[in-house]
Amino acid sequence: MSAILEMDVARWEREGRVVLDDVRLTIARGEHWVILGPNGAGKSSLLAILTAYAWPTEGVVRVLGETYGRCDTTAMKRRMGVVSATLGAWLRPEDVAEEVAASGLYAMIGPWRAYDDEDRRRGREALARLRAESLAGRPYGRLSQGERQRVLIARALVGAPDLLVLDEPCVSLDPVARERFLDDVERLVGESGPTTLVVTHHVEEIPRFVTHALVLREGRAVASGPIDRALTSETLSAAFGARCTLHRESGRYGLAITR
Ligand SMILES: Nc1ncnc2c1ncn2[C@@H]1O[C@H](COP(=O)(O)OP(=O)(O)OP(=O)(O)O)[C@@H](O)[C@H]1O
Repeated sequence: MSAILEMDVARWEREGRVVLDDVRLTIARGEHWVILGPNGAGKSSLLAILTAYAWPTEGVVRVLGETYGRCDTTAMKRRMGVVSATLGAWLRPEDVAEEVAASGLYAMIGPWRAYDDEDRRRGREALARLRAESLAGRPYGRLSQGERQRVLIARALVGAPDLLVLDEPCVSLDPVARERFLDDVERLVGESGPTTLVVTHHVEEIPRFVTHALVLREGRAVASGPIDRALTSETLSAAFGARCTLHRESGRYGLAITR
């Protein structure tokens, strides 16, 4: 299997602090990963490096066969679909849902030119795959959180990416909206099959198709590898610094914490 992603972050320092220390991640085509860890573990920092918004102080990042620092990262970003609250906050609230969805074709936040009819058609098509065509014509800024998440995933998938990155995708979703969102993600990943990387604090948000896990604590890997080995009560207890009991039922996870 060829590697979609190879990250070897020997060290990433910010303001004199080591934020990531010897974190390695190799994702082969066909694998789907979750990065899990408590607040401050380094998940967002790792994602910033992966999406070429930050550079490791020491290390190498290769995505889709290209080495960062020696390739056009804008072209790379077009091959990645990203869903994140940070990105959501940068979107222009006046753009209608199909325009926001279409902006994923260009890996841009908002247009550098006016959207044309073809962009809007592609955007509507992407919304339809999410069963969200009724959102077309509505300004993004007036949608509910659940509706926005669906527009964001349409945006992430519109360009048929090789890598789909879901950064805390269920944040601010109510329990029913979360389940609906995860159903959509499972169906779409099943249909079009991009390699997927989910970043979360919550085991309940891990979609059934995830095959591997990287568990982080304080910028270091606690465990990494096939999910049955890397995601256990022991590794989660070590990561969260509390006694955790992991449950699995019908492919989904739950966590009980004893204090
Ligand atoms: N630019 C920066 N300058 C200084 N410290 C930083 C910077 N970025 C991150 N850090 C620190 O690095 C650590 C890891 O932060 P990061 O945001 O990557 O963690 P996280 O796992 O995403 O946390 P959360 O789940 O709370 O979002 C934190 O202690 C944070 O304060």
